[in-house]
Amino acid sequence: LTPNAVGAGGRAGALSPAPITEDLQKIDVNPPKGTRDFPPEDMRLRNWLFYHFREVSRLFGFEEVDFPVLESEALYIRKAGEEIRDQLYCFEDRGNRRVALRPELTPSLARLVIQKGKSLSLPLKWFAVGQCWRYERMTRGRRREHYQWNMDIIGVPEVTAEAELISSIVTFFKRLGITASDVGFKVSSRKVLQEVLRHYSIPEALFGKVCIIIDKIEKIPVDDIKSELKSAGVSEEAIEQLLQVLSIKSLTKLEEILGDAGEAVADLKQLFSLAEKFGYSEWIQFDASIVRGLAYYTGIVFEGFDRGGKLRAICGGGRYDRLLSTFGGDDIPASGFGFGDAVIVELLKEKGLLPELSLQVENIVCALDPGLQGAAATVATILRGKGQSVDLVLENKPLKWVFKRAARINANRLILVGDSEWQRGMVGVKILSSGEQHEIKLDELE
Ligand SMILES: OCc1cccc(Br)n1
Repeated sequence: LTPNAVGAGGRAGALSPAPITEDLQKIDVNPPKGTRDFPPEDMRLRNWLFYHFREVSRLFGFEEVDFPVLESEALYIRKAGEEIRDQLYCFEDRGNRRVALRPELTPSLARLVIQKGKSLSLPLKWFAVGQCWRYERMTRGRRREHYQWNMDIIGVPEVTAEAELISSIVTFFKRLGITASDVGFKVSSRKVLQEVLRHYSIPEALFGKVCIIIDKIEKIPVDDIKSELKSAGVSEEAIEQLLQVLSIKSLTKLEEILGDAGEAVADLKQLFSLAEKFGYSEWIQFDASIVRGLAYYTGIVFEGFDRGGKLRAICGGGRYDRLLSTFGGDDIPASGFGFGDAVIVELLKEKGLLPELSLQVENIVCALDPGLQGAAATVATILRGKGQSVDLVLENKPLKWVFKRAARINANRLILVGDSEWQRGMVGVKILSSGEQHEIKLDELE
């Protein structure tokens, strides 16, 4: 490329790479604002966390799926005023298509289910672990990306799906040493809101928007909630009733208000009964104020919270029976959750539950002189062929350096390839924990 050349798009700008200038100035070696690098020690923790995500998914019989990080912006354009829309990391690509970095995984899952259509046999139990993005003004210094573990059950209308999903998260917490004293789940149903709105003949079309406004109940003053509801077209009487219902924390009280004929109370009663059978009753509590911030939920909603009250929601999910039809597909009942990789790490740190994860290599192999580098490569290959990890010393280094590196990588054994031993088909082995050393025939090495 000649100096000051520009990318294929002609003029330099958002759609084309910046021009290459003569003086290659020092680049910023930090990752873009709001994003993270994962150097080895952080990557070990991430892999450990994802291992448990995947192990729990396997225990529950779920299959892994994945989708592009880049999706059509249309997947996320919902009119309910969600934060996720306001923070969409979207742009126009060189083909003038409106695209976005996915802010969540559920719409991609819905898209794939519709795409696969009748070839799929229901129910589907799919999980994914994927990076999700938002473009938030860095004023709050919050992250712009995180990894989410999602589990979704497609094709089960019963509350057994939500009970199973919550059980999977409880299983995950228990594997990490987190107990019901550390975290809980606030559970409700959007059918509670639906029944109140219907009672006041509030149009169904307002349902999503009302939910998004009410989801802010802990974040903005109640007067702002009231004025937003009023501007959305909800009557003052309905607003008062809504706020009264949202303060209910007991199913019995809810039944007194709504009666026992509606689906909301029936669903919640079934969920709490199933929770007992799954053995996680102590983990869940009814809280009518839980609505979650995504417009497409239609039934049970839940969120994991830390009982210390210091952290943001750990995870959240619920039933979304009509998401597929908003994409033009047939409606298939569905339920799922998202679990981010950041808040859980803050919780583990706070509880002293972060695992000790260090690099572990079984062998370090070193030639005792440059002429034996090939022999050392042969030894390394034999060990690797037997499934043993080997750090092969690739340069002519003094033994002091080799021992230091062996300690840093936590090697169990030092294999020394020396001339006299090699001539006799042997290598030297030093067990680094005990210091014990011996010679061994190459073909007996394992
Ligand atoms: O939890 C909402 C969300 C979505 C995408 C990226 C990040 Br960070 N957070």
